[in-house]
Amino acid sequence: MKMTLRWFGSLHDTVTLEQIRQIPGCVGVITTLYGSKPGEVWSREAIRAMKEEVEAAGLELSGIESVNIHDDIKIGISTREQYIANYIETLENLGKEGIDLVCYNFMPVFDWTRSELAKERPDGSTVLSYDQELVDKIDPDKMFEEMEANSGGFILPGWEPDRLARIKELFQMYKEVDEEKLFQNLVYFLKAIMPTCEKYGMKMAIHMDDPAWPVFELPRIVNNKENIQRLLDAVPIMNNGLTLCTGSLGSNPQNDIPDMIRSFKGRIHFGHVRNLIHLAPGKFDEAAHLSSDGSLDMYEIMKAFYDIGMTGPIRPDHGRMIWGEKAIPGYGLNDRALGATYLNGLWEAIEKTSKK
Ligand SMILES: O=C(O)[C@@H](O)[C@@H](O)[C@H](O)[C@H](O)CO
Ligand SMILES: [Fe+2]
Repeated sequence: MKMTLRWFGSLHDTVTLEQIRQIPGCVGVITTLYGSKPGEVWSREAIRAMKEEVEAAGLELSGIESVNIHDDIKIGISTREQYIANYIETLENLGKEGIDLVCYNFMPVFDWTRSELAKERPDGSTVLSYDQELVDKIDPDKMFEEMEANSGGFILPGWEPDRLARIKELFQMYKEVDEEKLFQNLVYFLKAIMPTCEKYGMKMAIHMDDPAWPVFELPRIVNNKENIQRLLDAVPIMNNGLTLCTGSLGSNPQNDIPDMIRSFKGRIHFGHVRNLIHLAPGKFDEAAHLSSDGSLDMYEIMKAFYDIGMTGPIRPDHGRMIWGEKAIPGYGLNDRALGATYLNGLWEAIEKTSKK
């Protein structure tokens, strides 16, 4: 396991590489070419500049989160061919620059969804939260505005303003796309890119749907053990792998996360570890990483990662906003640093007791 932190680049992030390097045991960052649009080709020069900046700060560029997928690929219309060709070119350029991990998601229209971005907890910290009843009251067309209004002026990852322009049109286009069609479109995409991935040793790591059920009647297909296993079996090579996100899977209490980690051994290339509290069906608050602060057992989760011989990057996922920090919701320095330290502590204890 390699402990890493997500970083949004010096233009967008309040957190600096220098700060990240001072988190004990944090060896790298997971980043992206922020500002690039889904479907664009990433140039080698831009990739190299991003990598050099990270390395100059004494860190490793451990992977990309995300190279976003153009909606035409998810919808499966003929224009997908050009976007797939562009994606392949980006993968080649990343591979040539020595990057071998790409996180992505296959959620229609929206990336992760929350009803509140700064819900106050009893200790005064604020967290992201989800309440299906509140989301049901939101007009999907207005969802971008809702999120933007609550983001404290920051651009939210996955909620870049340019997606907004096509929202009405997109909802219309997804009318024809049910779960099966979305799944087939994902398999089509993966089969097309796999030869390039094999050539460069590129590990594709799909992020789980968040939350793990359909939102605004849009289909969701990466949300439980059965669906994920089906995806791994449909393209049964190592390069078709997962970003195992405990907070996304954990939104549904039916998901047994340690069991899933063990079952997907060999195919988990990247781990997102965070905790949440189940309040009612379809309702949860994000929490501190500490097991006792939420509903997930972080010891069992880290133990499962240890038992499968996880060598890839793990990062603390969304943190709470604490100590007056102002940052991208979920991505402040303070609580993610506490999270990294706690997860490193669990790992050390698991490692030492396992060797006895
Ligand atoms: O923190 C997360 O993991 C999520 O907030 C996503 O934005 C995630 O980065 C994407 O779904 C991956 O493509
Ligand atoms: Fe995640």
